[in-house]
Amino acid sequence: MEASNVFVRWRPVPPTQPNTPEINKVHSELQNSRVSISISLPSPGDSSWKSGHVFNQVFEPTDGNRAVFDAVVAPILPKVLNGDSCSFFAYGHSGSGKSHTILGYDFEDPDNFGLCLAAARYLCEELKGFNTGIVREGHSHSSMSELGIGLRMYELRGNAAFDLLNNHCKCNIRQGYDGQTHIRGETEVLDGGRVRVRPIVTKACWSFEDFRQELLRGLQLRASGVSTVHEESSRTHAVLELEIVNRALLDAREAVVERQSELVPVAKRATDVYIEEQMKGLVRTGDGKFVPNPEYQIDHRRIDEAEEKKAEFEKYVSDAEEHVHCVFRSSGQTCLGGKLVFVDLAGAEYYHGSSLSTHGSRSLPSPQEQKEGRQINTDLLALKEVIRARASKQSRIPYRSSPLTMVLRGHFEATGSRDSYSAVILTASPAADQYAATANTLKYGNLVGTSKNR
Ligand SMILES: Nc1ncnc2c1ncn2[C@@H]1O[C@H](COP(=O)(O)OP(=O)(O)OP(=O)(O)O)[C@@H](O)[C@H]1O
Repeated sequence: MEASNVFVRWRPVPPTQPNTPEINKVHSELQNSRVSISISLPSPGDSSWKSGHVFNQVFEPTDGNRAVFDAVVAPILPKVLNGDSCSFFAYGHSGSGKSHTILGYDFEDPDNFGLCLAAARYLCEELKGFNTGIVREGHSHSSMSELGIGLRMYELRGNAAFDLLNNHCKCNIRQGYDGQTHIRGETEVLDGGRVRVRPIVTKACWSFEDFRQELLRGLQLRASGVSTVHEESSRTHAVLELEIVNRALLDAREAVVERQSELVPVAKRATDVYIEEQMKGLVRTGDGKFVPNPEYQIDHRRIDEAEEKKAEFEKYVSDAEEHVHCVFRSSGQTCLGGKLVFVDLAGAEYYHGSSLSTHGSRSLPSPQEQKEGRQINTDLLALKEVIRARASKQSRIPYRSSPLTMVLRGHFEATGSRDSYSAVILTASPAADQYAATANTLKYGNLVGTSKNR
């Protein structure tokens, strides 16, 4: 059976707190390619805890972002170039290094890039090679076939997503008829009654520089969207999706959105005509009952015409959807549609009554914060269950338990012959005053890494 992938990254003690006492942490030898961790407080007799043999690898405080990328993400990128979907989650308490790991704070020095930027750099180099091949083989529409990275960035708060590449626009999370989850952005009412519901924005990046600029723009929006960044950023899940795309695929998807917008007024008219005819075909009697109107013959031809028009427009939508599949089939590039997802998870809420756990001086959470905290806990438990259910190959995967797992379903579920991979990176602080939070993080990772049937 496949085990869940869980890595641990110890951050260094902040240079501003050089004399902070540290947690005792011991890592075992490899057992079934996994290590266990024991932690205890520096003063003897105080709390201690030991995990199972569940962690793939442990990174020391001296290991930089490059070491984490080389060991955790780089070996998986060939899968993305094979069209697979790979997800990486960073989980840890506030200040433990989630953003440092996923996004990074240095956007110039490749050794310090966060995992997302380092992965984009690698993919852009590889795609350059593919694109040279496309031009050399003389594809008639090489500008439509040129491969790049489509970037989507959003934050999840409660039941909604907020688009970081589209002005922090609030988006709804809905399950479609196809069972897939869709994140729907702005609803635009256009001329002729057309209603366009755009999906979350995908920014096409045709070079690494494009990607870096879009990422920075999205991050700025995240930072400026809140007043106390540190508190806020740990209360939302930030999701970054990188998909290998070409112009033909983006245009084909755009056409689906347009055809759907054209269907709206035609479908509405079919419903209106039907209701109108049914109403005309009834009269109200003196005692308030509705009975067939002997003076009106329902115009079935009118209803049928409206239905036929609706069927015609539904066909345009299904043709447009089919064209998307056709772009994949005819591209000849297995990497097209390959996805890489990075999630900076919100830290679990673990306030209990008056116990403030690691936040020390922080005041008790407001009712709104408590509500958000409960949602975050639900999301994190649901994510753990999904990862475990997938690792133990259960027939029913509980995706619908939370908005987070609904949103990530498409990335977990492989389509056709495609495959998926996921890993959790636990970020932890060795500072003794963070012991409760660190133990909480490692316990979560221990649960994720312990498959039920193992
Ligand atoms: N492994 C590390 N090496 C060096 N510095 C680190 C490391 N991890 C974190 N830091 C530094 O600690 C500070 C806080 O880290 P970071 O912002 O990544 O925390 P976080 O877990 O994302 O917090 P929050 O959930 O509150 O957003 C940053 O200045 C970051 O550069």
